[in-house]
Amino acid sequence: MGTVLEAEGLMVGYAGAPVCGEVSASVDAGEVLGIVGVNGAGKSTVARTIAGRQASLAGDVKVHGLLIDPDAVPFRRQVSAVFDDDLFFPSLTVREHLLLIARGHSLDDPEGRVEEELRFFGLVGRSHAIPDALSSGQRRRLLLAAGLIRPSSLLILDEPEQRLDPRMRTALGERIAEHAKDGGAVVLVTHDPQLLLATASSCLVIDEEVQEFDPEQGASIIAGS
Ligand SMILES: Nc1ncnc2c1ncn2[C@@H]1O[C@H](COP(=O)(O)OP(=O)(O)OP(=O)(O)O)[C@@H](O)[C@H]1O
Repeated sequence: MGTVLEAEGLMVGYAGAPVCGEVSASVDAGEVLGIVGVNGAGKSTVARTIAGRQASLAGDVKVHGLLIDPDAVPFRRQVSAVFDDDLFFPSLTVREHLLLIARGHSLDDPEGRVEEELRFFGLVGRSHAIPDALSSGQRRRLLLAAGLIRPSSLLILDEPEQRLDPRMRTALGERIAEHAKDGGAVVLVTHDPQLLLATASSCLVIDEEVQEFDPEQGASIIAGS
C-alpha cells in the first residue's frame, strides 16, 4: 500500500544532546508502529520530531517521500498528531472545537461527523461544555476526537490511553486498528501492553540503543516481564 513514513538515522534531543539511540523505521499505509520504552527514554521526543514539532539533531524523516516541513500545507494535511500538551480554545465548546476542525478540513457533512465523534467518545452530554468544565479524561477524549475527525494518512498518538477508563481504552484500540485497516499509517507511543497488542504491527523499543521487536515482545517489555 506504500510507505508513508521513513526515518533514517534519526537523532532526537535537546540543545544538541541526543536523548536516545538512532532511530530508523518505516511505516506503510495500513501499519501501526508501536513505540515503547521506560519513562524518560525519549519516546515523546521521537514522536514530536516525527510530527515536525521539534527539529531533529541528525538524520532524515520523510512523509510520502518528502522531508517533513511543519509549515507546509501538504505535510499538515497528511499528518494528524495528538500530544498531551495540545491546547484548546478556552471559550469554544466541545462541539465547536470539532466543528471547526471538520469545516477546516472541508469534510462532507461536518455536523454529522461531529455527532459521530461525540457519540464515539461519549461526549454528547458535554458537547456544550468549554474545556475548563471537562474532566481530565473528557479533555483527553476531546483531543483524540479532534485528531481522529480529520483525515490523515499519518496519525501520531503519544500515550493516547492516558486518563481513559478501561472501556474507552478498548474502544480506542479498535478505532486505531480500524484506522489502519482503512489505509492509515499510525505511530503509537504507549505504556499500555493491551493497546499495543490490539493495534501494533511492529514495535520499536526506545533506549540508548533503539531496537525493533515484534509487538508481543514489546508488550512483555512494557509490562516489565
Ligand atoms: N523540553 C525539554 N528540554 C530538555 N530535556 C527534555 C525536554 N523534554 C524532555 N526532556 C528530557 O528528554 C528525555 C526524554 O523525554 P521524553 O519525554 O521524550 O521521554 P518519554 O520516553 O516520552 O517518557 P515518558 O514515558 O515519561 O513520557 C528525558 O530525560 C526528559 O527529561
